[in-house]
Amino acid sequence: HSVGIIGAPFSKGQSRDGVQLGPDLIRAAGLVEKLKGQGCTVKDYGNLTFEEVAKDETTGRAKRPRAVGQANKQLSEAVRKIKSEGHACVMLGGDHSLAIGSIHGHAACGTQLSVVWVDAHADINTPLTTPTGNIHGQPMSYLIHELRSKIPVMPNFSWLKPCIAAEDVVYIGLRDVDPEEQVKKPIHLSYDIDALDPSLAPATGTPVVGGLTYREGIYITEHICQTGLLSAVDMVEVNPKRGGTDNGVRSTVDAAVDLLLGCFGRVREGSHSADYKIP
Ligand SMILES: N[C@@H](CCCCC(O)O)C(=O)O
Ligand SMILES: [Mn+2]
Ligand SMILES: [Mn+2]
Ligand SMILES: [Mn+2]
Repeated sequence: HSVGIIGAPFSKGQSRDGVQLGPDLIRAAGLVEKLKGQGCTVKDYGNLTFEEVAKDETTGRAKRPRAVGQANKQLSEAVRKIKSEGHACVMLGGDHSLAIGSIHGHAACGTQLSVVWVDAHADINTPLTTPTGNIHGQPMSYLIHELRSKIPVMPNFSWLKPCIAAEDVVYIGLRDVDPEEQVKKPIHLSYDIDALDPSLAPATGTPVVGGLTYREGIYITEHICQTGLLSAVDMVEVNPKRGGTDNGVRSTVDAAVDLLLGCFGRVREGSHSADYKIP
């Protein structure tokens, strides 16, 4: 696997401070070294920097639209570049509104994508239906053709055109991905850490009980890796200010790293080199 990493330290798709710290936490836990350790080549493109946006009043019910639109325009360009340079793209969030730019930039490569959305939430509210106004609960509504007429004109969103067909999205109920769901399109995996149970991944903005066990979370990444179709993955919503204790943060960040390693070939029996000789 050849992997390109882009960090998106962005939090304005929701209201809890801290999620912008996710990218560097995940790097500090050894993502690059561990990917290399399992045979990947890795290019780290660093973190995007996002300008502060003054006066960003709500549009419809969507909060902070200018900041979210601008950040995702930058992210889309960065992801498109990483894909054009031949890597599988790893986008480290930041909140889940970043899937807008990540998937848009991935789709700009020309191939029609399938999206595997692993999440405790559907993230498909529109700016007019959202109960909270937080755009991290809306990304899918901007991306699929079928909801185009439901999206009002939003400041800093004019660059965005829907790029996914609804039938190419699968929301995993986190148990298994059926064979017929293995559509022959490059896969964009959008992984929200809050899909995992809060007992394992408490450091996130919108925890919900009854989430995935570690094994279930990893199983999905192993299964998708085996398809050979994984072309880009988002790992979002790690928020160290929400984990309560230090080891809650540690557990969350380590799970995020392990999930990404599972996407790129780590197997449970250990990634030992095939030519190992018993001394
Ligand atoms: N459905 C809620 C909660 C969304 C949580 C977003 C997360 O999954 O990225 C909302 O729309 O605000
Ligand atoms: Mn989400
Ligand atoms: Mn979620
Ligand atoms: Mn979330």
